[in-house]
Amino acid sequence: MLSYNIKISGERWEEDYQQFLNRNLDCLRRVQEGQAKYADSQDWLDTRICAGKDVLNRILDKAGEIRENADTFVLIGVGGSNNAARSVVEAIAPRREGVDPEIIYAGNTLNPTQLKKILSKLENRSCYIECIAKNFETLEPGSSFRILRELMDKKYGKKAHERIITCGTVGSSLDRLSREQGYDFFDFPSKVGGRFTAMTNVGFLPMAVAGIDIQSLVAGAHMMQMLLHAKRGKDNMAYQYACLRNLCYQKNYQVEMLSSFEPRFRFFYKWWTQLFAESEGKDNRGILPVTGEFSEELHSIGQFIQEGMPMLFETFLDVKEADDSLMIHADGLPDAFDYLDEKDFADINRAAFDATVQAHAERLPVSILQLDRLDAYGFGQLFYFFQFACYISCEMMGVNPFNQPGVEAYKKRMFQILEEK
Ligand SMILES: O=P(O)(O)OC[C@H]1O[C@](O)(CO)[C@@H](O)[C@@H]1O
Repeated sequence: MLSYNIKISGERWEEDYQQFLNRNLDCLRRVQEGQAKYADSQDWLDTRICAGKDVLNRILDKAGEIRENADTFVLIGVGGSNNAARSVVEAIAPRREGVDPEIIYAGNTLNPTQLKKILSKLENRSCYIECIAKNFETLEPGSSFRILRELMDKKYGKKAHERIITCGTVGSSLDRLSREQGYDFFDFPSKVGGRFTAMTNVGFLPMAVAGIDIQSLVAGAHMMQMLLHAKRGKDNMAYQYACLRNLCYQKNYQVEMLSSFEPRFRFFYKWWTQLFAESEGKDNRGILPVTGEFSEELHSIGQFIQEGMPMLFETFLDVKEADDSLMIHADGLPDAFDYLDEKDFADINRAAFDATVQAHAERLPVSILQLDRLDAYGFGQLFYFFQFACYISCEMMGVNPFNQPGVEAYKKRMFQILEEK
């Protein structure tokens, strides 16, 4: 099971942290109970609402059809509409040749070179596409869906609609378009905002098509839900994480770095960044989320962490069980790396992790979130843990976790520019 450990040194820190834990239990209670003022955004709190048997069965049926008929699946979506699925698929999809379809991502860029690459890749592929967009007003998925519909029409003619799937809010223009064109439509839960949709129809289909065990993912999330709702005191680990973040923030550490020695978390980082940036970054408040892909970035950002402006605190994402092994054999040559003879990369990576935690903890507040294994069950736990902790953290900070009014500023100007042209 996921565990959480804090490494803060000095009596003052320890005392302040304990006081913080004692003082903010009200925030935990409000999140556990759910709040009437956020009634239209909280359905994700109970995995049984959006990830029940009926939801999963329909997804598994559709994924079975796609896996049988296609070698490629295009996920058209941006932000909350693709981050969760992408983070799991890119980390743990089995990718068996001739068995698991490849997942390709569109709808997350306006760059013509990138989009042309996707179109040319699809030329000789047998594909299905899915457009996921809450209200179907976002430019990136809207524009990508147009060019991909055109491609599907060219490839499959009158049968194109059989290979086009959509996921949007019931009653949205995407729903209407789908009914008119005969696309298979999945509902984007109306009471869940994009970045909280990992455990819903939004995340499930691409994951299941890629061969991810979505039932295990939901089981992991559900276990975490049970745990975080049952623990009503200072031993609740999502509460501990939220308290440490806000204590650091009060002490002027305004940047949180999520770091790991597991490069397969690369796209999970994008999911985590969106969750915290859009939830907390408002009303001139918020902790800036940044990420560290170690050991590589110890050779860049590592210098700043150790000796730069003390503005960062760090959360390590660790995986207990290494799922691979690679030995370095002695070759007798004088390369001055004899100390690596007959060592396993898994152990070397672990040594680098231990050394980095020690070195960084001497200078900044550090905590470690540890998963047993990198699998679907683990990802389910992580999604629920961070969503729940983010909600508590926003309560402590006094901001609304479920809106993102700032994102509209560039959108309005962009629509104006595009309409004028
Ligand atoms: O699913 P939609 O409506 O296309 O939204 C995509 C993303 O765009 C945003 O509204 C802002 O970038 C995110 O909050 C959201 O996840």
